[in-house]
Amino acid sequence: MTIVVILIPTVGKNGKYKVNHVNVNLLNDFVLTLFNILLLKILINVFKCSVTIQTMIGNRFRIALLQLNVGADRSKNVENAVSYINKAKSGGAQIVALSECFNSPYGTKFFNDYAENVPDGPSCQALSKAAKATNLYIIGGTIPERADGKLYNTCTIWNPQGQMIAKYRKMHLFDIDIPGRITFKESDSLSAGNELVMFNIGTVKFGIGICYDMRFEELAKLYRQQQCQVLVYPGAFNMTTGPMHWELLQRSRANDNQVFVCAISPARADRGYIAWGHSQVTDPWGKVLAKAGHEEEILYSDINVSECDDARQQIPIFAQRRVDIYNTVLNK
Ligand SMILES: NC(=O)CCC(=O)C(=O)O
Repeated sequence: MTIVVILIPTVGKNGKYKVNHVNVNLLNDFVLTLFNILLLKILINVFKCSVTIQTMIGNRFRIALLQLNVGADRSKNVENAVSYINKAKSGGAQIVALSECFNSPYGTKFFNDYAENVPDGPSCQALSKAAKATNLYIIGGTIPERADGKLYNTCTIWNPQGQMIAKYRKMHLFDIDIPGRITFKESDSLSAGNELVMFNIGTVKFGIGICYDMRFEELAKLYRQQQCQVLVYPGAFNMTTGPMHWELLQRSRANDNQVFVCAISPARADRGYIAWGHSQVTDPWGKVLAKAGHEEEILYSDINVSECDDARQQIPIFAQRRVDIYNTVLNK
């Protein structure tokens, strides 16, 4: 592991040395790591420096999926999320991700009452503060967003400085009817988003979808074509479609596109819309790396995105597509 350390020592007001910025970049060289740890120890102990360490995300990082109980009280939901973000920090996470509707019950009759402005509403502001306090990246699940007289199901993404770096609005609304089992019509109250959203954390490129979006392989493929390595889907499947399709769809998107897929559910509730739970991380080979139960928990996963390169080189499906044939058939 190589640690690249950038130190700017200055003398503080109390006459002690102070190190303003230390950027620690983890690569692969064990000896240099030891050397740099020694250097930091000398600075701290001999010169009595105070040190701020900022971890850069490289090919490897730890993500924590927060599968949380969600009730009717928005403030309590948000407080619970913040307390779990702090726990995930203690668990070594560098990125945390929340579920769909982490601040409100999931249901068309609730969206209007719980809707907020993005990024000025109280839930967003709490995420901004939490990101800054913990020095973490937060993929902020979703909240009902109010904008231009419309409602959206919106995911916000926050950097460790507390700034919103991206915002995605659910593109495919969850309108289904399985008679006697589940009928749901998000479009009764929500409007659909129209944009793909990608962002970089360090060297890693992420793409965002929300729940029902994972059924649409076109969206995942567009993200893969734009070089994304990790797709994150805050979600809330239910007790009918969850057992049938939740794992299958994530493994399919991961395997088809040779990407990591992270999907975050709320914990299973005992009334109203009952979420399936089972937040999951799947690798670019389609293997499930980590899977939660259905109760409140933090699901950690250590991701190494160089596995995407391995899968893509060894099974090069994106270079082997017979678009010449597909296009000919389509154009007939
Ligand atoms: N919140 C959603 O979009 C639910 C999607 C779902 O359950 C499905 O089966 O798809």
